[in-house]
Amino acid sequence: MKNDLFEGLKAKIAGKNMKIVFPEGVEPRIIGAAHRLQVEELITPILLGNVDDISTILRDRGLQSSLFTIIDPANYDKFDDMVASFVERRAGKVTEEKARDILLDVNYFGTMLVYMGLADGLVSGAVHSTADTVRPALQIIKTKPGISRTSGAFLMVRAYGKEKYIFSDCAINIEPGSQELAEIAVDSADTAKLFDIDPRVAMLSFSTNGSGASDNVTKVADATKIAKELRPDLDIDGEMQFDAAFVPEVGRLKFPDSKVAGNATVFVFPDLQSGNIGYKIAQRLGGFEAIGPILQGLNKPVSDLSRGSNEEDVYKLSIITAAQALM
Ligand SMILES: CC(C)(COP(=O)(O)OP(=O)(O)OC[C@H]1O[C@@H](n2cnc3c(N)ncnc32)[C@H](O)[C@@H]1OP(=O)(O)O)[C@@H](O)C(=O)NCCC(=O)NCCS
Ligand SMILES: CC(=O)OP(=O)(O)O
Repeated sequence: MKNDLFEGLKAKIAGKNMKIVFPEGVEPRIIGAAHRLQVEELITPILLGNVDDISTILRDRGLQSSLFTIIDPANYDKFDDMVASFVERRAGKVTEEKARDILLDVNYFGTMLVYMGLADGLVSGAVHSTADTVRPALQIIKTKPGISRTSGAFLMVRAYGKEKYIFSDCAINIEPGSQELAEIAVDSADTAKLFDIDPRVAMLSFSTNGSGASDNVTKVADATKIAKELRPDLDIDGEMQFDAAFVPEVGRLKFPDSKVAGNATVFVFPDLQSGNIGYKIAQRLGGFEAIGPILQGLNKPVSDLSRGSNEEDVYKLSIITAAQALM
């Protein structure tokens, strides 16, 4: 059966020459996905790394290197311009000498290509940790006006896209406060819309509507209030347990007045321990495909793969990244 979800996104980006930079240009999973995306005219990939190394891998796989833009940061002809732009962006935080060193790192280099408008988005993290992948984006791309924190959402898909949910924050904010959690909820609702998911946001906890008491529960209850004030147009409710959020009968029993309980499509976890563990359990035990983390709230799209991702995951996250650039 066809996955309509991705067909819609592909139609949005097809033939638009969206340039996506892949800092991990020597990684076979990246090369395989980039080739497929190029051949299907969905994106124009820019691979970073040593040109000879990448060309050898392409040749070994029977792929033409002339199909790709390959840039080696160590031999980039506009490196001086990039250094100047980086020093200006990080005003007072980096010297020119240090900038020259930092920009040899492929994630910093690729992020600067996006910042300078030479690429529409970036996909990395198949080899690098999340911290190394996203730190350049936090420092250079930064968050949109009115958003203080970026966060990482997963699109969770099962049954060929018939079941689709957003889980967040599964990637970035280790111990968010109530204001941050409220922002994560609002951003996640907006991310849901990208995938035609009607957002009904559950603020998750071990307590439902006051059934448990602790500072952790108060944090989630406060975040719910703030999120509702920030965006009264959205359906957001909490705090609630996962069963109350997901199972209609349990929702009716535990939280009878809630429109979201038993009916949620966006699940906001109280901290990164629960979010990261939660998405991996749904993925590995629940049979969900986990696509992300999709970074929310940044000025331009940067996506961080899980190191456990396969070529298909790279392919799909790249499509999402290109679609985000058109939002
Ligand atoms: C994301 C992460 C790397 C940020 O780390 P950090 O140590 O706070 O980064 P830094 O202190 O170097 O801050 C870098 C910049 O990013 C900003 N920043 C940090 N977190 C941010 C966030 N969530 N949103 C927006 N900006 C953020 C800082 O304000 C700082 O800006 P400045 O240099 O212009 O002042 C860190 O929170 C982290 O490791 N999170 C967990 C990642 C992880 O392991 N996830 C599990 C696997 S997916
Ligand atoms: C999102 C995530 O958990 O990434 P990794 O598996 O690379 O740590």
